[in-house]
Amino acid sequence: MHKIYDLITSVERTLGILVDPEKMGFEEVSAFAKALSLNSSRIIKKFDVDQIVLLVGGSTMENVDFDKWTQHLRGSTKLPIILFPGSHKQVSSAADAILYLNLISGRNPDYLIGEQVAAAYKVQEARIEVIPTAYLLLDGKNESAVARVSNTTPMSQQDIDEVVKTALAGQFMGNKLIYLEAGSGAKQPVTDEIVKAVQQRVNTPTIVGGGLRTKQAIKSKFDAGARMVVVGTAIEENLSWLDI
Ligand SMILES: CC(C)=CCC/C(C)=C/CC/C(C)=C/CC/C(C)=C/COP(=O)(O)OP(=O)(O)O
Ligand SMILES: O=P(O)(O)OC[C@@H](O)CO
Ligand SMILES: [Mg+2]
Repeated sequence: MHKIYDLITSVERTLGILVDPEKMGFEEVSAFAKALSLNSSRIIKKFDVDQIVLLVGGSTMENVDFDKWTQHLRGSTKLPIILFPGSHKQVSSAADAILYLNLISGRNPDYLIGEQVAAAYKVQEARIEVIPTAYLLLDGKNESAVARVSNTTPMSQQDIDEVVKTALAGQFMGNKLIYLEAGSGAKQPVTDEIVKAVQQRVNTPTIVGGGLRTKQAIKSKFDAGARMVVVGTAIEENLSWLDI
């Protein structure tokens, strides 16, 4: 079962729209997803991408029935839904796939193997596609929720070799995607230089996210070689950012 992975790798530019159940109520997400579906060709044109997908997740997930929320989203759109879990609790059979994240920029065993073990049965029983993903948290120049929750130190964006070596190790360990993350709301997104340097050595498709707020910023990550670019905060703050 590689449907979603094939979908991502079959085109050059996928825009990932991150929706966080903690930040959108049932009503809101339903209206948002319907508007997205209706306007998807316009969004694709506007951002000059080949397709859009939805990512669902958050660093924290308090007071939300994650499964119910994801089912609700499923009922409102036919767009692909990919889980982007902050913990083993963020699993739902209503999604199409899950990024099975390994936080390899950090040295916290809970996020290298603990969460993955805790989620294993649940993911298998959900019968969704599993996409092993190396997750690298880079310094976005403000303390990110991921750094706080995972209790790990982001990698410096100055030490390009260390980032490239880590991404390459992620590939050799069998990961099918590399996610370069500057953190939600980053002041300094992942630089084009890092994306290019990773691209030169690593032939695993790369996702880039964190702090991207303009069409131009998104384009520059694709031009640097990203296969998917993820936007969350810009849309959360202003739902009309997408022009829908
Ligand atoms: C394999 C499974 C089921 C879980 C893996 C769990 C791991 C290793 C997670 C990596 C570390 C982590 C906490 C990632 C969070 C990823 C995520 C959903 C980010 C989006 O949330 P943000 O937008 O950064 O934060 P806020 O929710 O605070 O806005
Ligand atoms: O919220 P933003 O800054 O768009 O970041 C998206 C995502 O990469 C965070 O995990
Ligand atoms: Mg966020």
